[in-house]
Amino acid sequence: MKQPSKKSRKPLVLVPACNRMMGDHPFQMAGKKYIDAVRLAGCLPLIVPSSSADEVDELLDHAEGVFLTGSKSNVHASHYGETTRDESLPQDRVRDDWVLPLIPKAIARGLPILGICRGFQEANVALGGSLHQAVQEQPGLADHRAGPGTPDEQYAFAHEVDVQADGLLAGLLDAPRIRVNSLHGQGIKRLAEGLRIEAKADDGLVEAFSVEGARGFALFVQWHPEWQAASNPVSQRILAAFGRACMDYQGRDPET
Ligand SMILES: N[C@@H](CCC(=O)NCCCC(=O)O)C(=O)O
Repeated sequence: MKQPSKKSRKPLVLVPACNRMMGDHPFQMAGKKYIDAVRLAGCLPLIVPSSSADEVDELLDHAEGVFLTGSKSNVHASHYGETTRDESLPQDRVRDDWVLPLIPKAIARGLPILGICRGFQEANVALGGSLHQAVQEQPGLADHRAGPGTPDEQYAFAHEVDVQADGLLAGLLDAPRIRVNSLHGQGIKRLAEGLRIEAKADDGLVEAFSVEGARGFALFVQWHPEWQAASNPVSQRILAAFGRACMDYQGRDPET
């Protein structure tokens, strides 16, 4: 059977799975809202089960984009030279071990990459930055965690962020301040070198960054644009830009 040409199919976007126990058994999974967001971007989501650093290049060879989801799990503190302060909080060492090396490789290829919440934190760590393990305990910083409640309550707008002028995000939006939801206990402590701040909260916490001089689309946000994205103009613009970048990448000569 004739294989469809790359340009006649939707761009394939890798979505690294989270590793969670369900009862006594380990599962690998991704939240439906993230998968729906990749589809809304006009791309074909492919959930990737736990992989390994030595498989990353082969995985990226088959992809036209990478979408890093949020997760209740934290990036292990050893990846940024610290010890874990609260062992009771969930971790996902399996995801750490193959997604952290994937991020710089995807960026180096110019492969479009969009990271959300944990995905935002993973990218900062993967590129040499560090995290506050408990933002709410830092003097001068607010509590960015979602309280208890229904999903609609937890993912409701929680605060505004200042979109930094003349950046990638500013170019996508037509508002200098936007309302965002907030469901994170960790956050940027030291921003990795070579990253450009794209948005900041009023307490000064970095809420979005891009990669200076990146060959392709590379945007990472601390909030959740995937939440009810179809009815959120800011989310729609972010996802549309990511999708366009994946389509452009797909249409590029593989040698470029
Ligand atoms: N665990 C980190 C990252 C938080 C995060 O990704 N929250 C989203 C969880 C649920 C979802 O997938 O939407 C932190 O606490 O900072």
